[in-house]
Amino acid sequence: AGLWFLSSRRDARLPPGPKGRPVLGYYGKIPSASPWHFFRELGSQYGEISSIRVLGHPVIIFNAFDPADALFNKRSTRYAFKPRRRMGELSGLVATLPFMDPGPTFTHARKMFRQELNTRSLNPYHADVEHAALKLASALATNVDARSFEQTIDRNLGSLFMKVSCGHVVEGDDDTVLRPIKHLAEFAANILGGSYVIIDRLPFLCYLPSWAPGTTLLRLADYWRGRLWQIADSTADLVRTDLTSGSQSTSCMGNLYGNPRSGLDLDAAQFKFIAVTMSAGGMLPLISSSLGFLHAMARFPEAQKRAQAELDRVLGGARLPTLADRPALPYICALILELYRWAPIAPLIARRTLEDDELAGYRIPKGATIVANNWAISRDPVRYEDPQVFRPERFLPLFDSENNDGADAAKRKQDILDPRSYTFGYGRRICPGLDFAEVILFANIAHILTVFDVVPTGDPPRLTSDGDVELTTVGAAARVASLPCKLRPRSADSLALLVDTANA
Ligand code: HEM
Repeated sequence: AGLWFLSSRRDARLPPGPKGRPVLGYYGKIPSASPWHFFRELGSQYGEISSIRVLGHPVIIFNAFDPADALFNKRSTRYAFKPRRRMGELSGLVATLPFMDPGPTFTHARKMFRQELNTRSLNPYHADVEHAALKLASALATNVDARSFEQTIDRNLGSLFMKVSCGHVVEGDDDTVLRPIKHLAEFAANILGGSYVIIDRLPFLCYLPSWAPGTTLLRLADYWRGRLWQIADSTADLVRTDLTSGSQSTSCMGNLYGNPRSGLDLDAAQFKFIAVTMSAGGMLPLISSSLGFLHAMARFPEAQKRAQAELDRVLGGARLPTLADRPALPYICALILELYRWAPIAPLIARRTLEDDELAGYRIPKGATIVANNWAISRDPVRYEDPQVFRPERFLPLFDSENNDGADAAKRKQDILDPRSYTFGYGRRICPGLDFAEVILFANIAHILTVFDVVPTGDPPRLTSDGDVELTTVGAAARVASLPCKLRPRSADSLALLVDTANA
């Protein structure tokens, strides 16, 4: 007992957790594949708020929604800083929203983003979104092989994003603006996903002269710093071209430029960087969701059948769906929420604190990294019965317009944890593209299920040892690790309906 000073008394009130090795702690011990499983395991041993140390640095882990909500949402000003990413700083990407620290530029950029991408301001783009969904279904009809799904979806989303953000019509795969933007988005996603974390752990690497060994990453950062500005310039040029072409098209960036309240002109660096982020920021998560949808449909045919029955009832086989059909298609809306839950795109969401804080009697020390384990939240068996099963029915009460009255209905809704409260992140950093994501997913999913059946190929799906869907990360976004499915037109009539609508 006399040796108390050897046990770290300073940390007496840190959340509980394993001690780890001296000095190194859990450095190198957090698995790079599916780290959310490792974190959840800690939760099951030490409780929903736990902690570990990595090279002396405290990492606090929330394996339940309530603590994440208590800090990241309810104290959102304090928890708006993301962990530092030196590669983002070296490459200049800190000028873009996902890498920015809070401050006036951040607040302004977020405001502009939300102003252009909220539910109401998206109305003028519904026709673009529906047109893209029709093109996606047509492209899938000519190539029903799962191996090309990703490329087909990627191409389709690329065109839609360029049109809505900058009014630019993409002509082909070699589009001189879209292609570099996509590469940039991949690089950014890799940074956010931790690919270059070595220079965060060993910051002296940033200060090596460029001829020194081990500076490949610095040269990469230099390369991207130059490219970032070129891409930003050419994106702003697209908006300029669209605005001066006399075309009637509307675009988010065109609106921002035309709106004196935005305080932005085409030459402002901030304008260019908002344009870049808006054009590419949401592609990877939407690709992930789309692949997750196809996987889920093949493995959970009851959900697919029920969704198709709803579509048939509303559309009568006579037309393809539109975004105006949303209120009449509650099962499709619930299916999208279940998709957010079942294959969470950001299984882990991290913050860093700049001041000491406290939660539930535990100390949250200044400088700590705090991780919300969204994957564990999505698998909480108390909130979600049979969490491994894809079951849209669990969210149907949220869209139940008939039984909307009374305390019972309100209570039923309140008891359901809507995955939008965590899938898109938290507080001041919550995804500003969430409404846009939702209309795109609705249009695409409704089109695909009207025209096609998603059927299993017979290849075994990749599952975890306890039978859950296996996720893998591409950049910062997680996605299903396998795609054991293919598409089959539901009938000659459904295919004819697609062809006729596309040719109309
Ligand atoms: C299903 C689709 C999507 C999902 C699941 C998703 C999810 C997320 C998540 C988890 C974050 C981090 C939030 C946090 O740290 O708390 C984020 C940030 C962001 N997302 Fe999305 N996103 C999606 C689509 C989009 C779209 C369509 C756009 C743009 C049009 C977009 C633009 C952004 C931007 C700019 C940020 C950075 C915000 C900031 O750091 O302040 N996302 N998204």
